[in-house]
Amino acid sequence: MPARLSDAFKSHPLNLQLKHPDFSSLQELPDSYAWSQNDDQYPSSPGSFGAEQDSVPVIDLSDPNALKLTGHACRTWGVFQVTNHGIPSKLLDDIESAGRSLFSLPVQQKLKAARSPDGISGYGFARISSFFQKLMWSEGFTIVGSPLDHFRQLWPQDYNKFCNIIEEYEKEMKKLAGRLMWLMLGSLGISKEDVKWAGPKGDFRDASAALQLNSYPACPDPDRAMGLAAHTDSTLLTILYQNNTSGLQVLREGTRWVTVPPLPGALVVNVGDLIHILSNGLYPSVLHQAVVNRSRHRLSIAYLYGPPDSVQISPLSKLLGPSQPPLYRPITWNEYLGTKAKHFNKALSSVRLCAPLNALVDVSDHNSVKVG
Ligand SMILES: C=C1C[C@]23C[C@@]1(O)CC[C@H]2[C@@]12CCC[C@@](C)(C(=O)O1)[C@H]2[C@@H]3C(=O)O
Ligand SMILES: O=C(O)CCC(=O)C(=O)O
Ligand SMILES: [Fe+2]
Repeated sequence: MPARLSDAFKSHPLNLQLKHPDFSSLQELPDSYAWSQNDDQYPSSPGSFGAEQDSVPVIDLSDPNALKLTGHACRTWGVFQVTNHGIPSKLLDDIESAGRSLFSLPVQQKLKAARSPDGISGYGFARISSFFQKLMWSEGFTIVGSPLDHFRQLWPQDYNKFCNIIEEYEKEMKKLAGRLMWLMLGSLGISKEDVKWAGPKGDFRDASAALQLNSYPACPDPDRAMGLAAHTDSTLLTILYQNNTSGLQVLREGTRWVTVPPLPGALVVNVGDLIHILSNGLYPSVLHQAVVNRSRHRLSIAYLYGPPDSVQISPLSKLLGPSQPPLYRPITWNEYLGTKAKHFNKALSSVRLCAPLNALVDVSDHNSVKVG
C-alpha cells in the first residue's frame, strides 16, 4: 500500500508551540509579526522597471492557440491566469463565502478543528512557518479527504452545506486540473500514451489533491508584515482563486516581484515543483508570496494538485536524450512533501541528480541558484 497524502507529515511533525491570534483585536503589529530584510532573502518590494509590458499572461481557454500560449507561459513565467475555464461563478462565490464564514468564527471555535502536529488537514499556521523567525499575517485551513469531522466541530448545525460546497468545488477543480495538465504536457509534445498514470481515459482519475483556504486579515502595518513567505508549491500545478483584493506576487527573472492582479472570474495557475521535475526543468516552478493590506481582508483558495499516491514522478523519457540527461531522481508526492518539510526551498535541489550541462540554464533555474 503506498503512503497516502494524509500521512505525508507523520514522520515530519510540526511542533509549533504558538498562540493563535485574534487578528481583529490587534491594533498594532506585534514584534513577532514584524519582518525585516533579514527574515527573507528575496527582493523587498515589487519593482517598477519594465513593469508596463511585464504582466502575468492571461489565457482564454477557448482560444484555439491555448496550447501554444500555455507552453510559452510555463517556460517563461511559471504562472498564468485562465479565463473561460468553465468553473461556474456561483461556485466561486460559494467557496469564497464558505472561507469567509470559516475564518470569521471565534478563535476558540476554529481551534476545535486545529491541524494536529503530524496531520495534514485542519486549521493552523502555514506549514512553512517553522522555517522563519517571524510569524505570517495569515491563517489557513487545509482539506485532504473528507472535511466532515472538522466541519462538524466548526458548524454543528450547518456542516452539511459547507461539505457540499467543498465536494462540488473539488470535483470541478479536478476536471479543470486534468485539462490544464494536457495543455501543459501537450505543448511539450507529450501525449496520453506517454503518461500511463493519467489512467485509461487520460483523465487523471486517481490524482490526489489538497484544498487550502488562506485568510489574510487587514493589517495595521502591512509594509512590515508578510502574509505568506516566498515559496514554490510542492504540486504538479496549483489553481488559485483570489477574491477581489490583490496580494499574490511572483518572482520575475529572479530579481523583482510582479503582482498577479485579481481579474473578475479568472483563476491563477502556478507551475509546481512536480511539473518542474516531470518536464526536466523546462517548466520551472514559480516562486511566489502573498503580501497584506491595511484595509482589506484577502482570501484565497488554492487547489493543490498532484499525482496518484503510488506514482513516482521523474523526468518524462520523451524529453531526455544524450544531451538532456534526467536532472531529478524519481519521487512520489508523499516523499516530496516530506523532503519539503525538511529542506523547504532547497527541496528541489535536494532531489537533483546532476548539475546542468549548460551554465546558462543554471542562471534561469532559480531553484538551483537563487533558492536551492
Ligand atoms: C499538499 C500540500 C502542499 C502544501 C502543504 C500541503 O500539505 C497542504 C498545504 C500546502 C501549503 C499551502 C500554503 C503554502 C505551503 C508552502 C504550505 O505551507 O502549505 C503549501 C504546501 C506546499 O505546496 O509545499
Ligand atoms: O494567497 C495567495 O495568493 C497565495 C497562496 C499560496 O501560495 C498557496 O496556498 O500555496
Ligand atoms: Fe503557494
